[in-house]
Amino acid sequence: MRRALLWFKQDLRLDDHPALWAGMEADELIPVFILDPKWVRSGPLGARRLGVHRARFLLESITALDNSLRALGSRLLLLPGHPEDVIPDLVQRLDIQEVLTLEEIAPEELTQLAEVRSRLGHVRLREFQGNSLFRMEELLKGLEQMPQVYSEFCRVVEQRLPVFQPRPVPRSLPVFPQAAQDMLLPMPTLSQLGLGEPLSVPNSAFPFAGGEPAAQSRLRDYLWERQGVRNYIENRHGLIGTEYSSKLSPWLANGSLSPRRVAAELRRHESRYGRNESTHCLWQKLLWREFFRLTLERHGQALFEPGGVKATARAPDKIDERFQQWCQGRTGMPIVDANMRELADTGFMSYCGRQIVASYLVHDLKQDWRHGAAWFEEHQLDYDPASSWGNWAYVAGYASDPKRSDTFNALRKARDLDPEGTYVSLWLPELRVVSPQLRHTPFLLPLLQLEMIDYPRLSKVPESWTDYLPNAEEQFYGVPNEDKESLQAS
Ligand SMILES: Cc1cc2nc3c(=O)[nH]c(=O)nc-3n(C[C@H](O)[C@H](O)[C@H](O)COP(=O)(O)OP(=O)(O)OC[C@H]3O[C@@H](n4cnc5c(N)ncnc54)[C@H](O)[C@@H]3O)c2cc1C
Repeated sequence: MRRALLWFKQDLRLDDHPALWAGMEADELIPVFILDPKWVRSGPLGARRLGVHRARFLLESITALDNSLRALGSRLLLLPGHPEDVIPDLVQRLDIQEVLTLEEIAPEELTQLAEVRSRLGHVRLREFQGNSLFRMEELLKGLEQMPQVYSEFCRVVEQRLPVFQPRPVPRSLPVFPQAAQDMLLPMPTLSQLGLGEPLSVPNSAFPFAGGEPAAQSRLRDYLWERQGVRNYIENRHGLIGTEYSSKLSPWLANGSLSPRRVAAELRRHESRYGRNESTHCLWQKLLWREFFRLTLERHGQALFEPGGVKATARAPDKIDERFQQWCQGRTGMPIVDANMRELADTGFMSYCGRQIVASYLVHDLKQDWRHGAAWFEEHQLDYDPASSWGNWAYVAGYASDPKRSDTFNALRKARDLDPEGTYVSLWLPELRVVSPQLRHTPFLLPLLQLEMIDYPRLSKVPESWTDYLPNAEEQFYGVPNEDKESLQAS
């Protein structure tokens, strides 16, 4: 009799899961997930790995996985501890012959996997590719030969696109043995993890639940029912609501959704309704995710160093009180503060928002970009090491692309993306009393008024903002009557 352990990590699904299919050959299969206590402790850059929103999403995803396994006659064994201790211990106690799991690409996870493997001794640990679009053998070139510039990378992969044929969920599963049943533990609560409960925020751009059924439902909705994908280009610079982009990233990040399933469904949609610029653009976004995965695989730990993969670049490696103001959404620049408060309150932020706040931290406040990335790790529902650090390195100018450094003019972006100030007043209630003409530039208001609404004053207005400041008339009509005299006098 063959008994196998299926170790779930960032792959919390049954659909398109190669390690699960390998487990179908066993007589008995024990699906397991390990809750590592180090995730809720502070990391080397101060922030926790797992903040309250991501933890809520994770627990929902694990519960959904257990429900799906139950429906097929199995269970999810959820255990606390360090995998390098728990997995070898389980293997010994339950007399397991083989451990199956998906491959890892980030340095810490690779080290952990190597440690588990070495402690397993003669018991085999088999890894499968499963969280990328492409399998290594499907790429025309080896990892070292893959282009380091995104546009060239796209050209290479588009020369020979594989047909994505994700494997469906099996109809039944091998037996979950009694010995493992006896070890089942209840799901911990967020409070038991020391995280407290997240507030439910009605304005959230991501009001969705964790888990595979919710992921599949959003994919169906976005591609087939509401077909938001057909207008992706027109809407993608939005900041408010659920429909300005696919919102698939949190499920892709913890593996509740397979990228190959998304690609296969996108192809199916295109063959039924036709390809347009929007459907192609979503495909190219999936390629960004892939590009960053390959970048991480290639450069490993270098991506997490101050100079990123451009090891020679001189990067600021310090933070001061301005970093805390950025984290708390109290820099005095409304578009930055609104995005940072949205992130802290909901765990989500739009792509444009992320570019603006990251650029502001690095290029305007001159703070160490790695601390920004670590803050994102704690708070983002969709945190993924390759996509997060890869994008941060791009904005900071330490990515593999020799030319690119994404510097954004925060005031110009604010005016383009949020002309009426609707977004900033959604997340910064104190600015609702300020007239729309001045909502992006409250630093032009008299100090007294800023103190009354308890909004911080920006210490210095960058020169590059001059062209985007409100004109004299807008300024004049934007301030309340009682303050006009002081403005006229100054
Ligand atoms: C500083 C910074 C940090 C980021 N951190 C992350 C992160 O930790 N995890 C993450 O998934 N994305 C990250 N992104 C990329 C991007 O912001 C999100 O993927 C996107 O906003 C998620 O929303 P969506 O699913 O609606 O995306 P859509 O626009 O609908 O795109 C569809 C999918 O394509 C992928 N994708 C789109 N844009 C990018 C991109 N620039 N890089 C990589 N993949 C992309 C994602 O998987 C996304 O779900 C970051 C961007 C910046 C500027």
